[in-house]
Amino acid sequence: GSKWSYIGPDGEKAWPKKYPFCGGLFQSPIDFHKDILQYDSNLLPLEFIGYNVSSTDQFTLTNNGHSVKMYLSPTMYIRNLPFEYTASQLHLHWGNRNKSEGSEHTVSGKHFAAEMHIVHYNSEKYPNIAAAMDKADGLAVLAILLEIGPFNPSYEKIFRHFRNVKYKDQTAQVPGFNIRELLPDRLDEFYRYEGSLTTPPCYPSVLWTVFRHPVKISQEQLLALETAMYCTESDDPEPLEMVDNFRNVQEFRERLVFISFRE
Ligand SMILES: NS(=O)(=O)c1c(F)c(F)c(S(=O)(=O)CCO)c(N[C@H]2CCCc3ccccc32)c1F
Ligand SMILES: [Zn+2]
Repeated sequence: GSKWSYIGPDGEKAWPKKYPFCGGLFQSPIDFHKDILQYDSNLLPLEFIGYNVSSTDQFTLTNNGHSVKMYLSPTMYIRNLPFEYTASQLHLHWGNRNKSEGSEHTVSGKHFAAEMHIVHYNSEKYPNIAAAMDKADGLAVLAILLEIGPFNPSYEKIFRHFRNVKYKDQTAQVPGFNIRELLPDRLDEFYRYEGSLTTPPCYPSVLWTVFRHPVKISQEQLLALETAMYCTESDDPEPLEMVDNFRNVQEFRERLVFISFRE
């Protein structure tokens, strides 16, 4: 990615200088607290088509210097949104080994340990994500909150490759599996709001679906996520740990978050 980071002079306070949308409206992430939540009985659970990818197929996992991201298959898409949205990639946000509070969205001011995002683009209206990513109805991102619990064999299908993407621009091949296994059981309970990319260029182009129920991964899996990767290339004399790669919550005024569940 271009010159921005989560720490130091190119950190999030400086983003609007190079990326004006980052200082604009509809910014994500946000805190979910009761006086901005409104129950909406019309919110339908998402349908996941093509998420069960054969193990003879492969996903490319890569370290892009900001996050670890896995490209998904263009045969994967979601329905029950205003349009059909095709999967593009998934990536994660996390904290550090001394403070496992690296989720982007918070609930009543509380961070979760980490957060996974599955990025989709509106394939009914746009030919690819590059055309979609700066359009108001261009993207749909699913967010799964991660917390500590038992070892999670499904997440391990990705995490076991972290040692091969330690440095920026390294890649690894992940055998296909059912990406539905990475989602919580209750797909019918979620937060829904219109927001933005949480990284530059921060386009206000994202319809967010944040699942209410967190998914559990083990302490050891979380530590691997927090300690495996670097933002720098393998030959960089000053390696920078990839930690705390989450944006702080943004002001959310005169807007509502719609919830599919009653408190
Ligand atoms: N939190 S977030 O807003 O979901 C989010 C990230 F946090 C994140 F790091 C990325 S990135 O890894 O691409 C590095 C920075 O662009 C993305 N990429 C999206 C939007 C930007 C362009 C693009 C092009 C192809 C596929 C995905 C994307 C992102 F959407
Ligand atoms: Zn993200």
